[in-house]
Amino acid sequence: MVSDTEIRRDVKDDVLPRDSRRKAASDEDYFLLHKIDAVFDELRAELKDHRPRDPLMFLRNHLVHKVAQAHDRKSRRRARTFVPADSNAVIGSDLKAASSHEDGESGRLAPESTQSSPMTSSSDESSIELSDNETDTKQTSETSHSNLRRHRSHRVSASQLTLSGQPLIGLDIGGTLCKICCFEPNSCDLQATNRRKFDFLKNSMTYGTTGRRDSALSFDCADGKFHFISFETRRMPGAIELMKKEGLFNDDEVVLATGGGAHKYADLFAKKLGVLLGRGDELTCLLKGLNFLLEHVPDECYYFTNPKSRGDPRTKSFDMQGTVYPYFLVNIGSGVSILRVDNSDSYDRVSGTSIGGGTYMGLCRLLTKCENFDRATLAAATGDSTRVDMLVSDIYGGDYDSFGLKGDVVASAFGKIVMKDDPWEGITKGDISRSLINMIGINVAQLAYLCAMRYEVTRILFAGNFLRQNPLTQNAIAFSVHYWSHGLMKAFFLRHEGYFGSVGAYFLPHQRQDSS
Ligand SMILES: Nc1ncnc2c1ncn2[C@@H]1O[C@H](COP(=O)(O)OP(=O)(O)OP(=O)(O)O)[C@@H](O)[C@H]1O
Ligand SMILES: CC(C)(CO)[C@@H](O)C(=O)NCCC(=O)O
Repeated sequence: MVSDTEIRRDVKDDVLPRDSRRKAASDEDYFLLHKIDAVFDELRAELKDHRPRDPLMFLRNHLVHKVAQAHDRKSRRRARTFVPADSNAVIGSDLKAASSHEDGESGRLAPESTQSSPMTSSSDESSIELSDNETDTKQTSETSHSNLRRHRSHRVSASQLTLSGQPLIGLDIGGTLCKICCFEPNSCDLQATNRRKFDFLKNSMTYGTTGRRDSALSFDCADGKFHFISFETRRMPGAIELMKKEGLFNDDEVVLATGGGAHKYADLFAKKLGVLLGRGDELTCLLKGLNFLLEHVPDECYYFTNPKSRGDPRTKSFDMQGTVYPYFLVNIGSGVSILRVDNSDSYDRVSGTSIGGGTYMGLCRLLTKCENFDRATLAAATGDSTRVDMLVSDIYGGDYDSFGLKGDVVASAFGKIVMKDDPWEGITKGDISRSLINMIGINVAQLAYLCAMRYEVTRILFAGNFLRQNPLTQNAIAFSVHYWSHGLMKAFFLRHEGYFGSVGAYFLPHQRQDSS
């Protein structure tokens, strides 16, 4: 067991920069040391209660949490700004000129204008403490999203969501899915092509082979409504043909787009549809869209109330409106991007992994023959991953006590298959799909946890369509973050899962862009 003196020395060594340790004379240093002593007493009590396997890691986690709280308290005082929505904003050829503001090297953004705007959140700071922000909606992750219809219309007006009175659409063309966001004003003389767009979108719930409208995610905003649609990116040539046939765009119309496909398909849009893509960086759009939805949809963000239990689906809303920076945003699309977000305009892509939603779908298609995501996740709901995963108990015959590994911990994902003469015997496609969900979800969560430790962040938001209506994955991620951080970090989830980039694209005329 580590002694009190050792722990005290370790804590100070970890937290105090070398220079300040040498001088250790200023009031600030004294204050810091004093606080550390208080934390130390608290930790000693915690150590006594919990007797963690790894006391030093436990201490470090606790300190990271404390530092993040202190940081939050400080940043709460700063006013939050959102990009000014200017109804006369530039579009088309002016997009390029506007791009020069971006600091391409760091991935950070130049500061926005600090001019106050209707989208600037007012003085309603909410507390950094979870209990002050949370709203018990008595929802489970399976329950309906009807409360999305509650709105904060006072923050933005319909004229600020349109350009010269006309609504726009925002596209996020990803490696697997193309997401569309559009705003429909309640009263507006729509131009003919815009009228056709909205008639086309609203008259159906499905489009072509894979397109669908996520009507449960629509929400009222100002004097209108946001709608969300997605289809498989591989259908893009067919989708462009359909848009042409329906006459949804004028010649030379500029469509706002982000994601890799905004680059890849630019020529096809131009040649087949006569449409110019006004492009924005995908991660910047992701963050802009997230900011907007957090500000305008009260129950956008939620967490699992009992992450210790893998099977407990109960969730609670969390009001992210208050300043809770810094946080991590982990976007699980085809691949995974991990961002550290320092404020509404400043972020860094600190890591990523190629093992993401695309890996899940690809392996599912190969191993289960499930052709689409919904079938694969539905099958997973009835699957039993322990029929394919090798557990600690499969190796030890019980727990591995020395290091606290319980028998039901997965020792090797898919490892049980190796133990069988006939790998396919007694397993269902649901078992495979469930194991893949766990394997990928838990792996991403573990990477996010490690990065969060490295960058001293305790709140991790998960987005992207891998989580789409997928409580199994969310549950696995929430459990994993809780497990690895010994309960000191929290996983948050978002109702509009994979649509943030398209919302950010919608607002491109009000922001800077990287090209036209
Ligand atoms: N209807 C669907 N069809 C295909 N995949 C789906 C579907 N719904 C959810 N998914 C999951 O969502 C993932 C794609 O997520 P998302 O749309 O956020 O990423 P993307 O933008 O296509 O990818 P990237 O950002 O890496 O370019 C898929 O890999 C799959 O795991
Ligand atoms: C390439 C992107 C950013 C495209 O959205 C995404 O698929 C991703 O973050 N992939 C992981 C790449 C990496 O290994 O960092």
